[in-house]
Amino acid sequence: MKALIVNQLSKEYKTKKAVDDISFSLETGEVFALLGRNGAGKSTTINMLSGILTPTSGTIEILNTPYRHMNKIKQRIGVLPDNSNYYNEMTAIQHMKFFARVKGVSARKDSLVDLLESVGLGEDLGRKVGQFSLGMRKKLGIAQALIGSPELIFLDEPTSTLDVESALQIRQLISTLASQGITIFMTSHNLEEIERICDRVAILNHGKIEKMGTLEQLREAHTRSINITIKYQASDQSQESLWLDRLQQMAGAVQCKTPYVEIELDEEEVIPEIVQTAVECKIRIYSIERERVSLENIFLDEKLA
Ligand SMILES: Nc1ncnc2c1ncn2[C@@H]1O[C@H](COP(=O)(O)OP(=O)(O)OP(=O)(O)O)[C@@H](O)[C@H]1O
Repeated sequence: MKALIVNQLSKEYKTKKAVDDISFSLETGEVFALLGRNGAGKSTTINMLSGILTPTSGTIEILNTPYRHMNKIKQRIGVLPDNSNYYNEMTAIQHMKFFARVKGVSARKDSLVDLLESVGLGEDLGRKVGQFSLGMRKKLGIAQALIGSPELIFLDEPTSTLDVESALQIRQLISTLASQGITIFMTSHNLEEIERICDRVAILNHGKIEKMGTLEQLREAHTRSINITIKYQASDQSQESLWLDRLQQMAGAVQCKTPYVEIELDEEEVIPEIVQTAVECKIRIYSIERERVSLENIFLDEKLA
């Protein structure tokens, strides 16, 4: 079942088309990340989806409900608020109670305490939000987004400003939520984080979706050749030369850096043949490693420059 369907969505500010005709959908329980350079249109998109900004054109359907009836489903979605939307005089727990009321959900105090504990604020329940660091505010915002057990959660940069340990805790929390069938739509600049926790990614560039798919799909589309590195040992030099000659005939490029040989191939079907020739030339193979295209490689693709 689709948790979110976006069709031809655009947002024009006075002088700027920030989001330009984007379409995509999210399956229930999916963790989907939008990434892009500064100013690509990520926050504008997430703000339209979460009801903070009105689109200029296009349609949004959330949890089978058209955007214009968003009020009916506001209790079923969670939104990480902008850093400025906090009441400094309230304590963390008062803040949670207040937003539970605003959202119209009846949340027991212990469930709100559990949420604050789940984001690592268990020891700060009674502290005023005004005394919170940026990272603590972010955690409070994530706890706030989780009030009322929402089915779909929008998280704009959930781990920016968090220390390494806290970021890890939030990533684990996101993965746990997804395993419970909760759908997550997030933005992030942290490519490693996206690789670790997201099922699908869309790359936004000047308001348009440039690429979209699972990491595997993006890697496949990006890969033009297959690069492998073999660690080997030859029984003698003449056998080694013979084997390297045979590799030259099979591969696009071969670079020998004994005890490693780097080989560029057009198709992976050649790999078993390489192993076969190694056996024939009495070459002992210790490892074969295939270069993995990172999301960073894909993101920095020259087409996006
Ligand atoms: N209220 C506004 N009025 C006019 N232009 C705006 C407004 N808000 C954003 N923009 C412009 O729209 C474009 C997209 O901005 P947006 O904040 O969505 O980008 P972003 O991808 O979230 O960037 P970042 O990674 O820096 O947070 C930018 O060029 C920005 O200057």
